[in-house]
Amino acid sequence: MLASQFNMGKSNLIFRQLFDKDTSTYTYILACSETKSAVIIDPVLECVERDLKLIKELDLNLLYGINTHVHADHITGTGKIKLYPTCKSVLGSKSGAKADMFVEHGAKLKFGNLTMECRSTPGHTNGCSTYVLHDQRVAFTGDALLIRGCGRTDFQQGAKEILLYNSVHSQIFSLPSDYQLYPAHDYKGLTVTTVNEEKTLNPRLTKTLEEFVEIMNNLNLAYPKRIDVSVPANLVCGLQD
Ligand SMILES: N[C@@H](CCC(=O)N[C@@H](CSS)C(=O)NCC(=O)O)C(=O)O
Ligand SMILES: [Fe+2]
Repeated sequence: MLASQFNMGKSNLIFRQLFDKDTSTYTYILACSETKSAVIIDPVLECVERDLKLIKELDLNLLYGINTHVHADHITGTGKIKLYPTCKSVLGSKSGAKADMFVEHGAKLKFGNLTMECRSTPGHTNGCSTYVLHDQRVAFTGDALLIRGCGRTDFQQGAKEILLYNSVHSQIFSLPSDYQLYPAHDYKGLTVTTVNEEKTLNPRLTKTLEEFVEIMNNLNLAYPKRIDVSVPANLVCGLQD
């Protein structure tokens, strides 16, 4: 990823997109190039050594280990990463899980000269959050919005499809159309999209709410293979006794 892809070379964002092929999970390392203050988004337990090695090589100072939500398919790496001095784990305030810090809708997380806005985007889970860097015109959507898809809505009771549809339309599709969007997973080898692409091409979220509900109720996805170990572990930040 070239820095010039963010704000045409004016960016002071160091950006790395990392992939765990076992769970098709993207982890992101973001840092301020001026101060070296950094965050990691959605680390995977099995990849923590790789991530920490890169953080060390780039001479970054890790401040936050952020989970976009309580993941169902893998154990988060934040429990292990927060043993790194200075790093606090972060979760959306409605997650119902443990973390060092909880962020509300509208909260701003600062690292060095960079600011990231937290937007609450529930529906896939109650605590799902999307993180937006306006200066760099980029957002990290977790599982709320996937490239040409979205997170499943069958993990919890109730009309979660309506919640997810409204979250995406009000909090992600309302961003300027050129903003780049990075999801927490991709199952087809894609890496990035834009607000405009998803507003015009997303096969689920371009539909009416009624059609969306129908689509989501007929996905017939198998439950994630590791859900029974992942959710209990992630409720305690990936740290188990
Ligand atoms: N096969 C995978 C799990 C696949 C899955 O359910 N992915 C989730 C995101 S991880 S909680 C999802 O929301 N998918 C939506 C979709 O349309 O694919 C496994 O066994 O781990
Ligand atoms: Fe998820």
